[in-house]
Amino acid sequence: MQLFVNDLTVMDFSYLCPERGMVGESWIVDVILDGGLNEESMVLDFSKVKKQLKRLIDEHVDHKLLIPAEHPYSQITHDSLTDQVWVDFNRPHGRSIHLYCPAEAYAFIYAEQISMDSVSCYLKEIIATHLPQNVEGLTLTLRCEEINEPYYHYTHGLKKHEGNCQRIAHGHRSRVKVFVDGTLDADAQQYWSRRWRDIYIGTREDLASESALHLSEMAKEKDLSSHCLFRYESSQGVFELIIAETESDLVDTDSTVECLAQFMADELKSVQPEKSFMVQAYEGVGKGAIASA
Ligand SMILES: Nc1nc2c(c(=O)[nH]1)N=C([C@H](O)[C@H](O)COP(=O)(O)OP(=O)(O)OP(=O)(O)O)CN2
Repeated sequence: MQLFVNDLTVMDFSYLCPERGMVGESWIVDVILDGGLNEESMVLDFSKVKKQLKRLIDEHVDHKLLIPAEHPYSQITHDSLTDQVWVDFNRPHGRSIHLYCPAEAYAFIYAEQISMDSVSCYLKEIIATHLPQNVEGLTLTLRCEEINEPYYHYTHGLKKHEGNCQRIAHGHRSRVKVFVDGTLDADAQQYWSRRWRDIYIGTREDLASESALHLSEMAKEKDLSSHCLFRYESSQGVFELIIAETESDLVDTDSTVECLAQFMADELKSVQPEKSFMVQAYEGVGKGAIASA
């Protein structure tokens, strides 16, 4: 017998990619369980599938930065005294990425690349150990939302958030709609989709100097003059990130979706003050904010 639950959850996370850098993603999870019936004549109660499997997925991927631990660019150094972890991702041509964050901010995937296959294998191994005996098989399907309009992939951190959104590198794949004088405007949408393709959106007040950061030995050897250095401390610990300027954008506010929608509307208005702008910015799948200028 097979039991299925579609749209079990959406995983909002970021990952390190040798070519694209830091990529924000939103993957939808569908699940199929194979097994015999239990004493309730069920493969597994839907409420348990929804709560327990969603909890495991949230704990191990959602709002984390996924590291391809077997890629030659990845260097991982754990400080067991503080439970902080340095990650160096040694991309060439001045595009190295360096982090110093609490261990729980990462998921280490033992693969050369982060892909739907490698993440699905990682999650299946974790979930399999939590299933009752009558459940013999598990299929996880990870997929992107189908989007027929412009979108972008961004990574950010919300230092004031009480939950896991405070992690400095988690992200989303988000559609954007822009109305200029009340009409949907393809050019304006394309502009944001290009500007924020695989971007890190940082808050200007979190910029820090090299001397304020816990630089890894690898980062100390680099010329970081064309990188943005971010640092903040929040309830989960110290978060630091170093990423190329060309792969970052700065805002003067927090990077909540409300602030990002307003930022986009204001930027457009500053170029064409005679027009009115309405921006509907998504944060991942099915939610977001609307701002006008
Ligand atoms: N009003 C806002 N609320 C939240 C914002 C925001 O910008 N404006 N942002 C976040 C985080 O960035 C977070 O990444 C949003 O993720 P989400 O998956 O929706 O949050 P949850 O984990 O609570 O939801 P699940 O569906 O359980 O994954 C948070 N809030």
